[in-house]
Amino acid sequence: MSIIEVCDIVKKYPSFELKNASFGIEGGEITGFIGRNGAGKTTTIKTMLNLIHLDGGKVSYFGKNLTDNEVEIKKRIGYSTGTLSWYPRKKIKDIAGAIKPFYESWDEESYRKYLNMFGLDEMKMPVELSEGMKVKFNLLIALSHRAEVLILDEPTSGLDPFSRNELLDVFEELKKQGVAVFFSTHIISDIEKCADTIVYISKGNIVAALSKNDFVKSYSKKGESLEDTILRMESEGGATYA
Ligand SMILES: Nc1ncnc2c1ncn2[C@@H]1O[C@H](COP(=O)(O)OP(=O)(O)OP(=O)(O)O)[C@@H](O)[C@H]1O
Repeated sequence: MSIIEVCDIVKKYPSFELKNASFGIEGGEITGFIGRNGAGKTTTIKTMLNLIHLDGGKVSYFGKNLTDNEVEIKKRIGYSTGTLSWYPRKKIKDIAGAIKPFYESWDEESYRKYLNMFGLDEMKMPVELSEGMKVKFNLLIALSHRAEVLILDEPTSGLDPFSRNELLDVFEELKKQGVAVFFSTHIISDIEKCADTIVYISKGNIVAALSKNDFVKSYSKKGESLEDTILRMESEGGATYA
């Protein structure tokens, strides 16, 4: 059994439908969730966090249904959805202080380590941070409570190339500790660099959920890079591969 099971998720909007999305995510693996703008990545991630109502299907973590065990599950996972939802006019220090008591597993050493690594000033308020810094702040909170699973919506967007590399190295380190890292991106080179598994979504359809090697074996033509393959699949209609 996978650490996260996404089974037959359906979400309908007036002009978009996430169609029976199913895939599993393993511990100790980095899974890259790739798809172009509007493909349904954020919608899928929101359903995986019970942030929006589902029209069908279910999501479970650690063998437990998310809707019935949300509080317990959310203590064991870390997530960041790109947009900043923390109090914009409170100091980072005070926000972290308010969040800590929620997590018995809060790890002050990790908090300090990532605060330093990301170059964040605890005395600043979110409103004073650049977009890249806001992403780092979201990640700081997600990484500070020994999460067994990390679900990150476009964590590398807004980061400069140095910070992006640093973050991918953090993913590698967490993977070695057995953490399941699931992150969405449209930067294929990020996936090329560190993902073990690829979940590819196109027009609301999960086209593939395979190890990177199997993905390349199944879809790449001779001499193609991963980027060439995915660009070609999209130009050929993406969803028709499903
Ligand atoms: N609350 C909503 N109401 C109606 N339609 C929505 C809503 N949220 C998302 N959508 C639509 O669902 C589709 C998928 O959006 P989603 O944000 O999941 O894409 P994405 O793959 O994350 O794109 P991006 O890479 O641009 O962030 C889009 O067509 C979007 O307009």
